[in-house]
Amino acid sequence: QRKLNRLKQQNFKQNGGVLLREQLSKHEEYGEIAKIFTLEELKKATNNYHESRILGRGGQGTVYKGLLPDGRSVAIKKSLIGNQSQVQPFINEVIVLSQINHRNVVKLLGCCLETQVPLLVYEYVRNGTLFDYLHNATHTSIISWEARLKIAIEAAEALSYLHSAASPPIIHRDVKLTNILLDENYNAKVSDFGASRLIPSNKEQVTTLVQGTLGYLDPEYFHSSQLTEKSDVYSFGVVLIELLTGLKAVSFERPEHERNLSLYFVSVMKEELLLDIVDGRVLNDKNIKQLKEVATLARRCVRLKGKERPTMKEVASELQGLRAIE
Ligand SMILES: Nc1ncnc2c1ncn2[C@@H]1O[C@H](COP(=O)(O)OP(=O)(O)OP(=O)(O)O)[C@@H](O)[C@H]1O
Repeated sequence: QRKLNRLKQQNFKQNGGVLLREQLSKHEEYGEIAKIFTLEELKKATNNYHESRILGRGGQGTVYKGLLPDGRSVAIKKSLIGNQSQVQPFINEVIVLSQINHRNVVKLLGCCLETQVPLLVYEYVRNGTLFDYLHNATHTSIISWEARLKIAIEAAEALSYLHSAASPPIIHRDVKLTNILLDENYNAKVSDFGASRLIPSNKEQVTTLVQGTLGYLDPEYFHSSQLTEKSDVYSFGVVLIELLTGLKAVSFERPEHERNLSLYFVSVMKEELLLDIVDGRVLNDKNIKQLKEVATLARRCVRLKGKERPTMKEVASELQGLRAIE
């Protein structure tokens, strides 16, 4: 028992627990601080990480459903990587997220540092990912255009909030359908800030290792490694294109020139053949104007030059404005 306790303490220190505690206490005045969970609490909550509790697996680890003693459901993220070089990004994620409070951003409740690999505890979001909702839908339950537009507006507002309302600004870096979750009322909640970094307030751009997902990655960022908010705008443009077309961002089942959805979309727009590519299951006389406007907006989001793309704030308000037209 004593040995076990010593191991927990050692893990806690190695995982940056002291640093985190220090950082959290600095922010205490703002309220709503992340909680540091014990190993015991999370073991109990997940029935010892029982296989039946697995919600999904991502590139960085496994996500379990947990039940806290107070009756709240949580999602517990167990990272794959447990080496020292990952400690800083992990602590970053905790500090970044614990200060964020927005109805369309998944809330980080806390973390556990007593395991070799740190665990993150998020609010549980009931209805899965937008990817499953859009692409794995059965033919009887296709998401309507209105629902797609609503989700797009909410995700855009979340990103706009991260870019402009938070100080210093936060770049998500991995905007994609599997990182947009849906709650019990199908409200969008943006998740997974594993790759996010705070932008130093005195600098406009940050040079970092290129991270992101195939099909969503901003080509300008890919070539220059200069990360700005406009990289999120590019990825969000790809999300809009998926909502418009019902097609996946990348698919090797499509012919070569159609594999990358954003490139395919741009060539279709150029030839003014938009109606060939929009999702025929949702298109009708009433929404055709809205769909066309969203397509034009998406086109601007995926411009090669970041400077020519709109800001997330502009995207959010343009989408809002579009909702009014019929
Ligand atoms: N807060 C949550 N509530 C409910 N389910 C969640 C929550 N967070 C994640 N999940 C589920 O766990 C899965 C894995 O999530 P995770 O963020 O680790 O990976 P990903 O986004 O699919 O991929 P990547 O790690 O490459 O970003 C998600 O696809 C989702 O189904």
